[in-house]
Amino acid sequence: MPIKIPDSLPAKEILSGENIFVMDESQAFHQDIRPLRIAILNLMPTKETTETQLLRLVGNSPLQVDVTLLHPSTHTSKNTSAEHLKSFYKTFDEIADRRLDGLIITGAPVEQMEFEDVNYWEELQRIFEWSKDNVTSTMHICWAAQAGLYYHFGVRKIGLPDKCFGVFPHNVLAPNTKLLRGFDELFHVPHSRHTDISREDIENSPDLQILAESDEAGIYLVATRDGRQIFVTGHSEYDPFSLKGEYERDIAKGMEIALPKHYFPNDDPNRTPPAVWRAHANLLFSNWLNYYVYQETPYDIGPMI
Ligand SMILES: CC(=O)SCCNC(=O)CCNC(=O)[C@H](O)C(C)(C)COP(=O)(O)OP(=O)(O)OC[C@H]1O[C@@H](n2cnc3c(N)ncnc32)[C@H](O)[C@@H]1OP(=O)(O)O
Ligand SMILES: N[C@@H](CCO)C(=O)O
Repeated sequence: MPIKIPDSLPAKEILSGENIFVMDESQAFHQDIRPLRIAILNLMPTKETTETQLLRLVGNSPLQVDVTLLHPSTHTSKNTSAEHLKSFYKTFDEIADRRLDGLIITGAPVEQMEFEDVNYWEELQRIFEWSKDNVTSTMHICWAAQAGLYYHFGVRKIGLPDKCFGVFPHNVLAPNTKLLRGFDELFHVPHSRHTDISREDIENSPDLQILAESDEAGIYLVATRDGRQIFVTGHSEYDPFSLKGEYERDIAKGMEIALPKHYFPNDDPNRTPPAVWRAHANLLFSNWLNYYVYQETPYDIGPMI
């Protein structure tokens, strides 16, 4: 089933070219089913890239998904044009009186700041609080996972001596969990972060369960026992060349940055890195949309956005 997004969003042409099922608003109007109402709160500076990555995964689903893009109103974006935000994005205040079937909150390059120093922290806390009663399931990615675990459960963020950077093997810890249905016992995920979350704090929170982890990269997937909140510390949504782009960007800036681990063949940055995480990325998002959103959300959730 298709993903429904605005006709002129740049991601539409890219995804259509990849045979990701994208439907015009006009065509979707004639379908006699209720679309799932999903919002993506995009905190990334590279918003168009992230939109495309997440829509690619959300679009690989048998469900019709009505996507609303959100940006924080209390932050002026340097890297995304005001025109793009005006054309395709809403702010939280514009949708706060509605309910959502699902909410995805992205990462952000602010992990080395205190949460309280992030200029949209107050707005984000309001969104976290609102999501508890108004969203069926919220998926938090990378920095948003750290921020959500801190806000909701007081889980501390911990600085790493070296950036966790590469594509790492992961193990399933809770094989019967619906979120991990169809997962291989060993699967790969990219990570790109300077900080980690406190395992001790998570293990001391009775509401939280660690679902998957990596010997090298640490905890990957945490969920509340009711499935209403999912925390993903890695970047399953990344493109094959996202880590290469970050590596080359940091080299160009003269930063000391190690090669992403287990990524370039023979650790040769001139060789093409294979994407070995795509299947599990798709499974993660389709399991979430199916089992945690579609199967759980009420048919009548109130007026449309
Ligand atoms: C841990 C994770 O979640 S990983 C996810 C984050 N990863 C990425 O964003 C990867 C892509 N990003 C990038 O490559 C880089 O951030 C770039 C190239 C876009 C910009 O880099 P720089 O020029 O060094 O930094 P710049 O001064 O533009 O600020 C970068 C971003 O930091 C964030 N930021 C910086 N200071 C603050 C602050 N006080 N409060 C909130 N956000 C802040 C903003 O998102 C800002 O970009 P935006 O205004 O367009 O939203
Ligand atoms: N993924 C991020 C980590 C910093 O937050 C980057 O390298 O841009």
